[in-house]
Amino acid sequence: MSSGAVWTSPTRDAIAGARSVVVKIGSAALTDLDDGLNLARLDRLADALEHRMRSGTDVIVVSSGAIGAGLAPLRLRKRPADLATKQAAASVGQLALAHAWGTSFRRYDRVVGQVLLTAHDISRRSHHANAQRTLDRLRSLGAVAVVNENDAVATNEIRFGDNDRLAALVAHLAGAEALVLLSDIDGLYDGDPRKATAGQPARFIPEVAGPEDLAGVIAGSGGSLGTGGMASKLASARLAADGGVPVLLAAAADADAALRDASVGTAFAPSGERLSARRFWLRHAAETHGRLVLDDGAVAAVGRRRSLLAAGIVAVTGVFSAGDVVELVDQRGELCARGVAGFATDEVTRMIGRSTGDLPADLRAPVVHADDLALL
Ligand SMILES: Nc1ncnc2c1ncn2[C@@H]1O[C@H](COP(=O)(O)OP(=O)(O)O)[C@@H](O)[C@H]1O
Ligand SMILES: N[C@@H](CCC(=O)OP(=O)(O)O)C(=O)O
Repeated sequence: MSSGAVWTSPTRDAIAGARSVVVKIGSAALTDLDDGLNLARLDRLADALEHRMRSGTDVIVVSSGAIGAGLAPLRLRKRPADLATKQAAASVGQLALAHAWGTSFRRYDRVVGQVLLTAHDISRRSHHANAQRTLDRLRSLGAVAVVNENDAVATNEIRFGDNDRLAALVAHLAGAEALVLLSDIDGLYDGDPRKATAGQPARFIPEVAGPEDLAGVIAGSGGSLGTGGMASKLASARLAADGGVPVLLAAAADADAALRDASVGTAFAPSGERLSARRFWLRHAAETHGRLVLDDGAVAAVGRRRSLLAAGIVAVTGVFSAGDVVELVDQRGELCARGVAGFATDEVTRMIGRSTGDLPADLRAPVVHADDLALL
């Protein structure tokens, strides 16, 4: 078991030294089924967050708990399964949640800004830039952003899914140097500790350097208030780590140590290169409008991060305008990249297979410029 252990590693050093951190706090850490929002726990979390901010780190909070906080006031006895009741609970609970964060940080004279995001706000470039600007300005004004999904208007089809994923997306959006996920469990185990027995105790995993460390791990569901359970935390950690952001998964009760020196919990090492917020958006968040089918030469060129020229395109599907995001696939339909189209569907259709020199002057440019490509 992990209890009491103090861990060190280069990943933990990176998290401890990060100048900007996104801290996600799960429902399980903030709310109780019967009593709703736990204000004492929220105060202890605000203490740890304020401490980290005073040491010079920019902090963005992604706070779950709206649905959990709305149950008791509406006299609901368990987390609802249907969308309408969840939305109603979230609209009641979000008000209480934002008020509680505001009241708690006021003890430090710290102002709180509430940022409620929908999946559309991340999937469209213009909206994405809006959210980025708001977060950035709150930071420069010394206020702490408290982010949540806008559950009252999110539908089953159009939503982030869970706040672990939202937090990884926000970490990239804000250019954060670390992501800290705080839950009711002190880190990752090889199986759900709630299901462990004395004969078969769950084994704590302090460090995840790559997929090999996850072999045999069973990521189970969450508690009665959580949404995604451990599976969504692992997916979030992978999303962040693949884009170069180290992740710490720890218990909210250990927030102090997690935010001070990252000496508790499970640390996930960054595996990929740090992507710009734009490339990350292209790769993971962008809504696509069409497909370009490439010949083998074009697939290889794009793989070397060269611009996509019309000569290498064999077919086009979908309807898009210049500036929309399109998928680039090979002739077997395998996805190889996403990119911003330089031309609209009808123009690309006229350009297919033609070398740049043969095209009319107004079409003599790459169909997708190398700067607008994200390899998958
Ligand atoms: N392999 C595992 N390691 C650790 N916890 C696990 C594992 N599988 C399932 N869990 C459960 O996941 C829960 C945390 O997920 P969840 O309830 O969704 O939290 P949150 O509300 O913080 O998002 C823990 O309480 C734990 O019982
Ligand atoms: N947006 C929802 C929480 C969604 C969610 O992912 O919850 P959790 O698994 O507790 O982080 C709410 O505020 O209730």
